[in-house]
Amino acid sequence: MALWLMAGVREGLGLDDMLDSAAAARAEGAERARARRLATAALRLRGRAEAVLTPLLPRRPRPAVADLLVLATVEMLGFDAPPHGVVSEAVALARKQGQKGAAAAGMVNAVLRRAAEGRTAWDAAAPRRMPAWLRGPIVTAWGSGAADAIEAAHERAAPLDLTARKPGTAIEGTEVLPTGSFRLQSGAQISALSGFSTGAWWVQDAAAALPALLLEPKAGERIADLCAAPGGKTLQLAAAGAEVTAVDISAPRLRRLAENLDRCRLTAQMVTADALQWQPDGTLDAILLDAPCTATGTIRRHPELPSIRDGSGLAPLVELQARLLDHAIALLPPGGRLVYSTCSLLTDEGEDQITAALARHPGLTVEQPDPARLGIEPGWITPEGGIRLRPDYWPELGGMDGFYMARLQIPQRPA
Ligand SMILES: C[S@@+](CC[C@H](N)C(=O)[O-])C[C@H]1O[C@@H](n2cnc3c(N)ncnc32)[C@H](O)[C@@H]1O
Repeated sequence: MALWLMAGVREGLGLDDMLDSAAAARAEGAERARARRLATAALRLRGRAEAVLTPLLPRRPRPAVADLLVLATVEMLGFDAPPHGVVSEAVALARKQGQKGAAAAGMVNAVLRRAAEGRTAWDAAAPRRMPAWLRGPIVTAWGSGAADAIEAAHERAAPLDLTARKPGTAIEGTEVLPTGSFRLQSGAQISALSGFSTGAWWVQDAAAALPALLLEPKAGERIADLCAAPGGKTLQLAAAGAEVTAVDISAPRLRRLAENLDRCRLTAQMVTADALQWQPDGTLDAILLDAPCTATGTIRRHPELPSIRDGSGLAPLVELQARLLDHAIALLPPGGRLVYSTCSLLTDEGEDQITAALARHPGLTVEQPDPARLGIEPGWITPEGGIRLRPDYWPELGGMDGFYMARLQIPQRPA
């Protein structure tokens, strides 16, 4: 099944979409989980596996055979699986790939036996490079050292972070992060953790939990979450006692939000709508706009992303984000506050959006974040007053997703 996932990625499909498909539903849950674990590791560590394999290959193998070699090498050198079993399984899988696969079985056997000895090349290899459309802007923004550090962070599996419904309540078996999120280092079965059935917490990367903290929701406030599903931030706003309207264009994604609210015994009004067309019933106090983006900050969790995107989706997203920002600003009364966020590593979708919005809207201001209140490093605050988070931050704690956020204040009307 891991091979099937890797073949799908070659065709441009995302791992989650494939794993949610009817074809994957026929497999047992444990088989799906193992396939996901293997395929994500193979995509993360492909650069190292290829550094081991390339000198051993007489010619470039067919893509399906190349995937098989990479998977087996990652199992042997990334997971320290005993080579004998891995090689036999890979040879059997090659034989199942029709005539051409059967013809390659001998080569797979010979190459993998040698690859098992390739620890030195594996350890010496550089992490997989991001594609030029992503690495280029990152180097321009923060330098090549930052791009290298981000690539190194992309090789490591993301830990599991939880947000507690009641901030400050302890969650068994976790460590508390400086921002107040809870972190589990080893992969655990989520539904088996204590507090799952009572909705005491939900899964949310520590970086993804910060935009709602930055907004500072208060009990009784009327807050719109304009791109809300699947709802981690809606849950935070509702848990703070705000009267939340969760708007999203996708009905299936809003159904997931409804399930999450239900499990956590929280409430929000849900609206399936294009946020650009949506109007509130009355006056809002605040808006959270977690805009659709390239999601390049989540490559640790979605290592297929650099392979299935080519950067061509960026320009329409940047235009949509600007229109959503303008609409959100127009929906708020004087003094209202707006948090804009994206899980992107590209400044086009973060810092530059806010700089451009400030130029378009005279009087609009960015409210300076308080690092002590948020548990963030002062150095993460950007010149225009936003917060830049990167996967290479908190290396000793296990990293975080890439994110950008800024809190804007709508100007008071002149008297
Ligand atoms: C980054 S995700 C939001 C994640 C969410 N805030 C959370 O914390 O779980 C972006 C969301 O924007 C929604 N979306 C995209 N275009 C939209 C639009 N024009 N109006 C409303 N929602 C939109 C997508 O369906 C997607 O659920």
